[in-house]
Amino acid sequence: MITSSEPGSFPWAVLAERHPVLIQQVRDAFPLAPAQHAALDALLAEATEGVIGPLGADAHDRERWAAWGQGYFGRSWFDVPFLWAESYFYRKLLGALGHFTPGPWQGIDPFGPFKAAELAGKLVDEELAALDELAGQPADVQAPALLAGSLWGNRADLGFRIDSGGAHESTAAGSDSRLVTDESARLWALLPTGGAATVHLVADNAGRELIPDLVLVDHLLHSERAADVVLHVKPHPYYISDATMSDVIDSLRRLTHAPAAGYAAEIGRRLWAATAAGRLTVRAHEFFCAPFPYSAMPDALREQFAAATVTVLKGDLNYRRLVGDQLWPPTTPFAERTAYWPGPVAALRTLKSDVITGLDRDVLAALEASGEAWRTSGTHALVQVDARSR
Ligand SMILES: O=P(O)(O)OC[C@@]1(O)O[C@H](CO)[C@@H](O)[C@@H]1O
Repeated sequence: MITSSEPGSFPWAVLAERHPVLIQQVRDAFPLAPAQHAALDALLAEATEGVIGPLGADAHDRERWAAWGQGYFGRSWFDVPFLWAESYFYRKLLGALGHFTPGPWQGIDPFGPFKAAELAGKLVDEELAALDELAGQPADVQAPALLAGSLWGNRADLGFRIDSGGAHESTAAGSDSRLVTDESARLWALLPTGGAATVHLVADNAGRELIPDLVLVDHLLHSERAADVVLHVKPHPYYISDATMSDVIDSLRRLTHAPAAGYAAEIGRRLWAATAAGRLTVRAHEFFCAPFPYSAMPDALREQFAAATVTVLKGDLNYRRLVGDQLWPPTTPFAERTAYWPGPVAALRTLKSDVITGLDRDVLAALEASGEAWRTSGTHALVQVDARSR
């Protein structure tokens, strides 16, 4: 089980360095009141030097977290599972700002200004304009390009950029990026044209990741590889740039408001129509912000995934939750770790944390010999697919 107790390790740096920077960024981005600053001071002290405390007496989810955190309260944040500590940090950060409390700050996204700046930026303009090159191309040319766009879009993660200093601004496929495993042929085999598939896509980041995800969704629907798509997003702001329903709305608007003659706007209009026709549905189950691996998912969610032709999970955190946030031997078969999933499942992920499975022995040897921080730097990616039906 990965914890943050090893000074200098990746999870240690997230808790000791990334979280304090994030608190400061939120202070800088909002005109906070004294009580909110005081709550952030308390969170900063608790999460870096103190012990894990319960939620406040009036928190709507106090009981739930009391159960989820049994055995962790009173311990250092660095000594409990990394996945749990990060989730609880985001829960407490939202609480400190009044996100869940009836009043003027209820529902305010503390990461909204960062997401908005990214979405309005010229990189998105360029990425939308680049779609024009694909317009009119046959589906078999579009498919791999759009899958790569969605995959590498995962590198544009605002949390990740806190400590990479913006070094990973470009998400262009093939730049300095490498695939450590590519099982995309298995994914396409599950989605033949006219096959009336139902695809579930578990989204990760908003903005520059969600837009290429939506473009891929449009491709699946328009090329009739999928009859319908269910897009799963977070029920509340999480891990900085994780997508919520408002982010889906903003991204769809960004697409439809692209220059009218371009392909991006056409895609936006088609997606808008697909939502009205019930072919594209958005859901936001509470479990997507829970501090546990997907092996602990509730039955209601399990039933949804069981009905999918394939579920595609985006990003690093979803991968950690899919295979378990543990230091598996890297050659552990992916399908061994996903055997509990109720149907075919695929992971599209750039590597931004220590967890890895499903590597070929020779690929692993070459990566280890490279001396690069291949597990955490976001320069490498994977497409892994467990295509077995259950
Ligand atoms: O899920 P995502 O957006 O691809 O990545 C989430 C992430 O930035 O957050 C964690 C550290 O906070 C790491 O697992 C990973 O680097």
